[in-house]
Amino acid sequence: MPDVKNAPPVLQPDVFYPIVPDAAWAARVIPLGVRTLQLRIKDAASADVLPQIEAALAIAHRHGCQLIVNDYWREAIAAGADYVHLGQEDLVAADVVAIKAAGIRIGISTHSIEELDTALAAAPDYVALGPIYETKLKAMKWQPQGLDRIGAWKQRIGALPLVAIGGITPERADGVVGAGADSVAVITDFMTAQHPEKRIETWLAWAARQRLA
Ligand SMILES: Cc1ncc(COP(=O)(O)OP(=O)(O)O)c(N)n1
Ligand SMILES: Cc1nc(C(=O)O)sc1CCOP(=O)(O)O
Ligand SMILES: [Mg+2]
Repeated sequence: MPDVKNAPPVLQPDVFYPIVPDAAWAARVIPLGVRTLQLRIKDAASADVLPQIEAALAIAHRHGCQLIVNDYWREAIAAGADYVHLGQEDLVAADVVAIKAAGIRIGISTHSIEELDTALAAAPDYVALGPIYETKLKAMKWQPQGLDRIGAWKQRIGALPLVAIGGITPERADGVVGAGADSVAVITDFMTAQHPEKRIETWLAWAARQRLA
């Protein structure tokens, strides 16, 4: 188990930001030393959502990991999550004031300058840009953004943390951070690995090197 006793308070997503589909995956990867995790539940029975968030949050906080809840902002408030992640459509439907009043930080997806302006108007705690590379996870109307867009986003948002997502692998991650991203969010690379835990360990070693750089 990682030593979290002397860890400084974490105010932004870690440089390695894995995303998992359920609490069972959260229990599998958090104890390896993951410091920031998004729980991205899709296709769950609604009665199952809050218990999954609560279970993931308990594991996360036991291990000094911040939990970001995707989409389910009401349940995130009820459970006391660290962050909520909202896409542009989620943002329209969400009560941002209530999320912030609950002390929960907010991350927002962006894919175009117009979406970035919309996101910034909500005063988020981080902005995500994607897909940087082609993603196999879901069909997207957006073409891969490429590395240059990362620099353009970072110039525009300044000190606000920038999370890059979409098709990111350990081989590509140095380039993504070098272009200006503060964090890389990852799903397919480790979820489809033959040994997901080993792949997470590869990512954690990369993250440790980033923190020293
Ligand atoms: C870090 C991060 N970036 C983007 C997304 C995608 O959010 P959204 O567009 O709302 O799509 P869903 O993930 O809800 O299908 C994300 N979840 N995390
Ligand atoms: C869930 C998601 N949202 C994206 C966006 O651009 O908003 S890309 C994406 C999937 C990214 O994961 P992978 O590492 O599997 O390619
Ligand atoms: Mg969403």
